[in-house]
Amino acid sequence: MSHIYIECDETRCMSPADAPAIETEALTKRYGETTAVAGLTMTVDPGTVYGFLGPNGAGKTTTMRMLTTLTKPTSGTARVAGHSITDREAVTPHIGYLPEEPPIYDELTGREQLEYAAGLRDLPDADATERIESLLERFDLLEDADRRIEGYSKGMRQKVGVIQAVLHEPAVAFLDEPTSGLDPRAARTMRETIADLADREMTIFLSTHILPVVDELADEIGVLHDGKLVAQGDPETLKSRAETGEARSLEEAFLEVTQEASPPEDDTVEPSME
Ligand SMILES: Nc1ncnc2c1ncn2[C@@H]1O[C@H](COP(=O)(O)OP(=O)(O)OP(=O)(O)O)[C@@H](O)[C@H]1O
Repeated sequence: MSHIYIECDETRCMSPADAPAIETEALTKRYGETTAVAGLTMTVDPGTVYGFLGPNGAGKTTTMRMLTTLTKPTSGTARVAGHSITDREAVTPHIGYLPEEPPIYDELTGREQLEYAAGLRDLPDADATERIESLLERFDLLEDADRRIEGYSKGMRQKVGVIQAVLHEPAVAFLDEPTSGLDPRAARTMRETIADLADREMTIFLSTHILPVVDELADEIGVLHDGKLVAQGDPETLKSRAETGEARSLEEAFLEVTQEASPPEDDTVEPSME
C-alpha cells in the first residue's frame, strides 16, 4: 500500500487552540414553510470520526452546507475549526468538503483537476505533486490520471472528489457518502484512508446511509431526524438499549430512534376533501 502524505501541524490538522472541531448552537435553517434543520446544538471533538446519520430529508446536507459556509443559517450559530461560519474566509482554509456531486471539471484530466484544487488552496507545488501522486496511487487512479474526467466512471469521479477534499490537509473534512459508487476494493481503500486521516488528527464529519461504514469508523454518532438530533453517543452506547442494556445492531438502533422520533399516527392530519 502506498504511503499517504498527510502531515499535520498546529495550524493545519489541529483546530486552533484545540477548540472543538465543530460546535453548533441552536443552528436552524428554514426554506419557506420547511424547517430543514431545527435548533441543532452539537459538539464534535478534534480528531474524531463523527458519523452523521439520518433518514432521507432529515437535514444532513443542509447542515453540512451551513457548516461549510455554502448556505447561511436562518438563525443560530456555529464554529468550525474555531471560526464562526459567518466568516467564510477564516473557515474555508481549514475545511474540505465532498458533496454528493463532487465539483470537478469534465474538460480537465484527473491530475489537472487535482493540481487546480491544490492551486486554489495555495499548496506549494512540490507538496502538491507529492500528495497528488500518493493519493492517486492509493486510489488506483494513476493509470487514468491523464485522461479527461468526462470519460471517468462515477467511482473514478468520486475518488477525485475525495482526494481534492483532503489534499490540503484540512482540520475538518465533511464527507457526504464517500463510498458512493465505489467498488468493494475502492470502498475499503476509502475506509482505510478515513481511518488514517483520523489517526493524524483530522476530524472527519461522515454522512452516509451505509451503517456498517459508520459502525466501523465512527468514534461518535449523531442521528438527525426532522432537523433535530434525536440520538448521540459512541457506537457501543447507541447500540445498547437504554432500558435494559441489551445489545442491538446499529441498524436496529437507527430504526428505533428515528421511529420513536416520528409523530404518532394519531397526530397526522387527514387531508381535507373540501
Ligand atoms: N434549497 C432548498 N429549498 C427548499 N427546500 C430544501 C432545500 N434544500 C433542502 N430542502 C428541504 O430541507 C429538508 C432537508 O433536506 P436535506 O437535503 O438537508 O436532507 P438530507 O438529510 O441530506 O437527505 P438525504 O439523505 O435524502 O440526502 C428536506 O425537506 C428538503 O426538501
